Amino acid sequence: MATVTEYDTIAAISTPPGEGAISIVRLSGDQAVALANHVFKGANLTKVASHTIHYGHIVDPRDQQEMDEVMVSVMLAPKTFTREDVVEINCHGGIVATNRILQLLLAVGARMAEPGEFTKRAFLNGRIDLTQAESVMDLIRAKTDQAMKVALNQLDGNLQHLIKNLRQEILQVLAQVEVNIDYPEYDEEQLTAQMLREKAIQVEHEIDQLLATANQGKILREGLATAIIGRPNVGKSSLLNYLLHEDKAIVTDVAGTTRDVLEEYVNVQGVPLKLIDTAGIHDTNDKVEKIGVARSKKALSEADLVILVLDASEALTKEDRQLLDLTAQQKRMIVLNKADLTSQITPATLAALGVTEDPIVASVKTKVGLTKIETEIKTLFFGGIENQQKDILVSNNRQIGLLQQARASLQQVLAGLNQGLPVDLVQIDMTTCWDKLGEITGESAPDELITQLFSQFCLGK
Ligand SMILES: Nc1nc2c(c(=O)[nH]1)N(C=O)[C@@H](CNc1ccc(C(=O)N[C@@H](CCC(=O)O)C(=O)O)cc1)CN2
Ligand SMILES: Nc1nc2c(ncn2[C@@H]2O[C@H](COP(=O)(O)OP(=O)(O)OP(=O)(O)O)[C@@H](O)[C@H]2O)c(=O)[nH]1
Ligand SMILES: [Mg+2]
Repeated sequence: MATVTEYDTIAAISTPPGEGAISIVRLSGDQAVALANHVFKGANLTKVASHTIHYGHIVDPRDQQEMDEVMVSVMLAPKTFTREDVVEINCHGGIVATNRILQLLLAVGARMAEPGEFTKRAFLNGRIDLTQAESVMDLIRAKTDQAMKVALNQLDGNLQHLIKNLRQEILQVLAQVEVNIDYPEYDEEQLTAQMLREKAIQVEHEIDQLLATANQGKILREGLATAIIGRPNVGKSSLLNYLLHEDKAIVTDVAGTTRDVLEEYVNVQGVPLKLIDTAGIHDTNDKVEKIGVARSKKALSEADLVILVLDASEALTKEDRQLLDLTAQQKRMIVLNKADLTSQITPATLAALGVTEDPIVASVKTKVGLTKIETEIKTLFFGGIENQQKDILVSNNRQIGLLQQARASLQQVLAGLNQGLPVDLVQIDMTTCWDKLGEITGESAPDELITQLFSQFCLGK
């Protein structure tokens, strides 16, 4: 029962709460097999071969009461999920039965795992790095095929290896600087500065390439934030319902029907969208509507894509013009809705106002132009992210933030060299870069960060 650590033995239910055919209670640690064996009637689990599964019953050793009929998997360190001894009890699904088994394990000496603690141990025991741990969570939360692909890719360690290589290169140049400092000669100083400069430029370039994939990664993970905006009653909620293929939002002929922001995830032609229906934007004295309008404006400012809906059956209003101005700098699509009625606004009307995009003439009511809206979403999406599906994508804010910090310290290196600062000062910024990259993989991450990060995981993971 050789384990690589001295951590205590933890237990948790690893399947979602609720009724199901089977639930899994998982144990990890030195005492996993002994504790499981203590409550198990069947084979002697302390004697079985690793990676075997056994039929039997869970029996409370205190009163010999039989609790459940189960299958128990025994996986001995180090080739396990945590690199510790792992036992998984496959019991009958059901909240009460599963909880009773967990309680029994706690009663005989296991400790209730914290959220993410199994994965944390896999990290602490060196099986995975932080980027892989984070990808486990991304995998669970993935809402689209692409998001899942990105997560699997990161779980395979591709980002980790790239970061590790960058750190290795920085380390080599830092080591060389040390040697040069030990033998200070004028030429050496020149040479060292040159070396630092070249490396800083090269690493900065690679970080830039990674960051360039960040936006795409974030969109795949969270969905392209798409705000449907327009003044009241133009058909925003009708369009949302169409795109969702579901009557989610309330639609009426009363202006001001939608009063709050409504968010829904949907896949439009392979593009993951976080669709945001908003309250019609206009000047109002209504207390509730006012708040709704403020929220609409916030959603608008945070959106990756804006769908601006105009009611083509009415002449362009002052509010329409304001919205056209307000969204001019954003990636947007203009929809001239209610084309089934007599049109007062045409594409030419907008072109005359200096609008460069071609509006989509549509009617949500008679289902005209709707496919075109969907196709345009796809075009705008891939247009914006250059459809160069790179293998490695940085997708979470923690990683992006650290890459930006690493990049900033490289710029400090270059600035310092340009100002002719002594090499040993420049060296400090280079070391900061190395540290920041190390935080991404967890090699130089502070304890609090690790604790905080894993606490966001779900229980039993
Ligand atoms: N029953 C069960 N199913 C599960 C999991 C689990 O923990 N239990 N997993 C939980 O997420 C996922 C599988 N992930 C795993 C990842 C690594 C190892 C593991 O034992 N790795 C060792 C040895 C690999 C080998 O035998 O070659 C290692 O990497 O050293 C196990 C599961 C999904 N399915
Ligand atoms: N004729 C016609 N009516 C439409 C069309 N699209 C929506 N409507 C109608 O316009 C009215 C307003 O639609 P909504 O979808 O509630 O409009 P909204 O923009 O969400 O309105 P607020 O939430 O009040 O800002 C409803 O009576 C819809 O049935 C269309 O293409 N043609
Ligand atoms: Mg509405």
